Amino acid sequence: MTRHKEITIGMFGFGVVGEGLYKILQQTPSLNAKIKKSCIKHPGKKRNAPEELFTTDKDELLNDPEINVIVEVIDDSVAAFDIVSTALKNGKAVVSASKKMVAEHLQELLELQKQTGQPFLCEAAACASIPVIRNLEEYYDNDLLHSIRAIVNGSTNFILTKMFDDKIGFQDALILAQQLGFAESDPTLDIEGYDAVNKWVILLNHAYGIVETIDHVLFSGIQNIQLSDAMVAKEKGFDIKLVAQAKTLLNGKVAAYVLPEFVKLDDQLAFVKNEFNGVVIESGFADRQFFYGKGAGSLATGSAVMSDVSALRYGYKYEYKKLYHHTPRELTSDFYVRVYISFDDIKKIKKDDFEWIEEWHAGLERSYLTGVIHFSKLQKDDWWKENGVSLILAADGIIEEIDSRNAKRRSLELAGIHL
Ligand SMILES: NC(=O)C1=CN([C@@H]2O[C@H](COP(=O)(O)OP(=O)(O)OC[C@H]3O[C@@H](n4cnc5c(N)ncnc54)[C@H](OP(=O)(O)O)[C@@H]3O)[C@@H](O)[C@H]2O)C=CC1
Ligand SMILES: N[C@@H](CC=O)C(=O)O
Repeated sequence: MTRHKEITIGMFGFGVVGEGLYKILQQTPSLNAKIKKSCIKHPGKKRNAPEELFTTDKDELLNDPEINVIVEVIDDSVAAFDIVSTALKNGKAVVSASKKMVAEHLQELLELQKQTGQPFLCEAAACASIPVIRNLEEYYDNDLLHSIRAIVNGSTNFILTKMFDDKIGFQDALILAQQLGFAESDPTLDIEGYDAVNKWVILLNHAYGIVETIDHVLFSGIQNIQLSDAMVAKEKGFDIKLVAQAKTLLNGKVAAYVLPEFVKLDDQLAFVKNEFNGVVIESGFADRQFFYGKGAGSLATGSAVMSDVSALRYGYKYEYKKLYHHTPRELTSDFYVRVYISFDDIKKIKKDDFEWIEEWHAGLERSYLTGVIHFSKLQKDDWWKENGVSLILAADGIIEEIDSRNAKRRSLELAGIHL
């Protein structure tokens, strides 16, 4: 697109995000962008916009030569990829908020952008209002990125805040998150960590040039966290957050996962409450930077979509510098993690997986232990995801190397128990 080109938008979806963008564009006439048509799924729904704006015929948008930008903000990743790929092939620039679609089709989207030369922007797909993708693309364009730690899912952060700070039950907190437009149409995507790992796959690409599917990034959600875990956290001076992490190890490979984590109270991420997201980036010379903002919601997400639309006026597109102009990083599972595990039944715990146990607490209803485990064992086995078992990563949980000869001996000495 040429500089300051007038923008005519065909928008797919008029839900939480679509309506947010519609309202924002009404209040920003200087952008010189108008929505010509919006394609929706259910024509009978009452909407806060004139009826003539809407259609259910996708081709009315995709084949309209006047429409030069397709905004895709629907909640169906299969239909979304069909829309986005057709739009790019039809010579239209695309802005999308659909992280599930992007994570499921990352490789194909990269190829489509190469083939068509059209821009595909998706800032809203990761951390909504926080401009993290463009910062990773533009600012950290060298090999000095040490780590990114982030809270990337607003709904789970909202639920944890409501449960542990405001003493509201899990189900009530989830209903609130749904009513406020934070949760996915299928909220298990939020609760079980799928939404967070979809976003992490996108950010790993922009941060490190890694092109992976969620099958290769270990993750879990907050579904198994117990009130008793929060009490242990409090006693020890921690908060519990669902944290996505990527860290460059000494061998140059990247350790990446999404797991609940004990976060120190003076950690920037402990400050992130409710539907807010936060990203802590550590890089050479710049040291530590913290990005903070709303990670979900109508106007917050709409504002990121608007920013992408606005960037198109200046011909902006992602260069994928880490992938195409540097040597992309590789993921590794060859490191150890220190974990806390609480459980209702000792039989669910695979004792042989641990290098050593550091702490053990037996309770009437639940017990817990902390110990060190090789990361690949968490990838291979699912016992720690079972109902009744809650795994939470320790603060600073990554351990690059251990002296394995001593580990097993220490295990016996320190545990003082027979699992
Ligand atoms: N909500 C949030 O805070 C954020 C959401 N996102 C992402 O943005 C996208 C939209 O989310 P959100 O607005 O919350 O979802 P909603 O459920 O509020 O809205 C979804 C919209 O998609 C429309 N739709 C579904 N399938 C089709 C289709 N095949 N063709 C045309 N329209 C279709 C629906 O139509 P109809 O109205 O007729 O039912 C509806 O308008 C999702 O991918 C979500 O993950 C990203 C960041 C934040
Ligand atoms: N369901 C998502 C919405 C934004 O991406 C979340 O809760 O973060």
